[in-house]
Amino acid sequence: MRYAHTVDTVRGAEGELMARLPDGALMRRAATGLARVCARVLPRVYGSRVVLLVGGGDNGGDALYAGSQLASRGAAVRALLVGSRVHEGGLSALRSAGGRAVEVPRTTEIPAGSEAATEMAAADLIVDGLVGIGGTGGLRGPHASLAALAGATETPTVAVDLPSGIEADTGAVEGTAVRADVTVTFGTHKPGLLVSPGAEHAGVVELVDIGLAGELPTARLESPQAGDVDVSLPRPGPESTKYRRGVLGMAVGSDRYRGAAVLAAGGALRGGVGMLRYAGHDAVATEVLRHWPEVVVSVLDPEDPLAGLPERVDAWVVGPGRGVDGDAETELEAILGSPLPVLLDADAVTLLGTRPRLVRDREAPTLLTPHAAEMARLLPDTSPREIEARRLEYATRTAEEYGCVVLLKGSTTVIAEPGRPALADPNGTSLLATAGTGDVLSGLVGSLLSGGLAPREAAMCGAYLHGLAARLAHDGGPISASDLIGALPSAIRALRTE
Ligand SMILES: NC(=O)C1=CN([C@@H]2O[C@H](COP(=O)(O)OP(=O)(O)OC[C@H]3O[C@@H](n4cnc5c(N)ncnc54)[C@H](OP(=O)(O)O)[C@@H]3O)[C@@H](O)[C@H]2O)[C@@H](O)CC1
Ligand SMILES: Nc1ncnc2c1ncn2[C@@H]1O[C@H](COP(=O)(O)OP(=O)(O)O)[C@@H](O)[C@H]1O
Ligand SMILES: [K+]
Repeated sequence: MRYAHTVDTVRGAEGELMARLPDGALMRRAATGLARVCARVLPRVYGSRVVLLVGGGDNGGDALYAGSQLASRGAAVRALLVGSRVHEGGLSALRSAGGRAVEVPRTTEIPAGSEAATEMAAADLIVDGLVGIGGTGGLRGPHASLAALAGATETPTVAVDLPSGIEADTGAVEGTAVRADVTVTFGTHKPGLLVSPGAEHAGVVELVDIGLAGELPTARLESPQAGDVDVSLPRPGPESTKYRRGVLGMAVGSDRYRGAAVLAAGGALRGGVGMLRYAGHDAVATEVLRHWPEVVVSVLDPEDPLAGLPERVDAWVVGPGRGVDGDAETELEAILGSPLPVLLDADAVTLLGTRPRLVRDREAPTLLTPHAAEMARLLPDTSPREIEARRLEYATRTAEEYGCVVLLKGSTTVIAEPGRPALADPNGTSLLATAGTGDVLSGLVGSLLSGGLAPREAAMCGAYLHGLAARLAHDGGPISASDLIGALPSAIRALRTE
């Protein structure tokens, strides 16, 4: 697991630790770790040209001290100072090691042909020490201008603690932000490094241990790794039967949207369900059987939507392609009336927006898997764009308002449960941005729910395997939702070698 803590928590832990250490010890540890990574990014340190972007706080101080270490190993280091002040200790260390510093004019626009821009383009490495966890709001003035100019070069960029311009606690990006190839973060990850859009600016994230771990409380956010998924995933043992492995009920698809049913069924079957009981009208049920003869089908009577719903199941998946008419609503209400774990996706989420009490009053485990537009239907006065800009915040808010687990789909899949650290899936890939992949996810996560995983863990494992399957199915060209189903067994196998 990767753990991420908020700025307030980091500051608190830092205070405790600093009280026991000599002055400047933490910054020395941070700068040494930073310099080590910079030296690895450079083809060789001696003779290379390094440009430091230096803001007025300790983030700039880290850059200056790391720069001084590179300078003493023979790099030509140039610091561009943009703050209204500068970390004096860092600056004198850089100068003593032979590095040079120039004040950048504090004008808002630094022109493309300026000396600073030319230096950045000609450098072997840019080190972004403009702002770290002390940043507030979008980048201002010359900071924004330097970040944009750095982004216009091909020069490899290492961000100090976090790319300047991303909000540490949320991953939100207002205006210009640095795009790093590598981010060297100190003590613990920051949520903004793991959640898009911030995560897309961070590149490869390297954690430098500065001794903070012992002071840190529970994380705000966790990001699972292959081993976490591997130990959670239910697997058959000698005493397994199809019933003990878990029976999943599925109220998905309709005569109009048959593909949703076929795809969700595929996700469940390749996710390792013991038995899949599918319920639907004749035409869609026939289609499911044609693709997957192993499914046990209940054909529903259009005149009496509840009569044929299977009873002996361990969990339910409801919603994708099911419709939002009166029958769909009656069915959703009946399924939510059971004491079983239920996953609501797509149309079921839309219906919930008009009947929030169906979940708010429910005691049994409930998991919602909306994309941003569906989530916006659950939160009046919120737009999909706002949700995409602050995924962690909105997933958490929805989980709290509905009293259940929420998996928010999209560029970074975020999972939230009241009272528990949120989860950010590390495997997201835009290969998944194609119709039907969400249907596969609902079946896959449903199979894990029926296998006995709690909703948060089922969502975590499902999202991880979903992204991994997309990567494994990808051989250079596009993939479709059906390819994803085929790659799920390889993804499960790959967990042990990842
Ligand atoms: N915590 C730890 O454990 C450790 C922390 N360490 C390091 O300390 C860093 C935190 O340092 P910090 O507190 O000095 O703040 P920092 O990020 O440099 O930013 C403040 C400066 O930025 C400016 N500024 C702010 N917003 C801005 C904007 N939007 N646009 C433009 N400017 C903006 C602000 O200017 P002002 O608002 O004052 O004019 C001020 O000058 C942390 O990230 C890590 O690198 C390690 O050394 C050791 C362990
Ligand atoms: N840009 C993206 N990056 C990563 N994953 C994405 C992206 N866009 C979509 N996805 C993933 O693809 C799936 C799409 O689900 P959904 O929108 O419900 O599609 P559908 O309803 O067509 O099945 C989700 O798992 C989502 O997280
Ligand atoms: K930075």
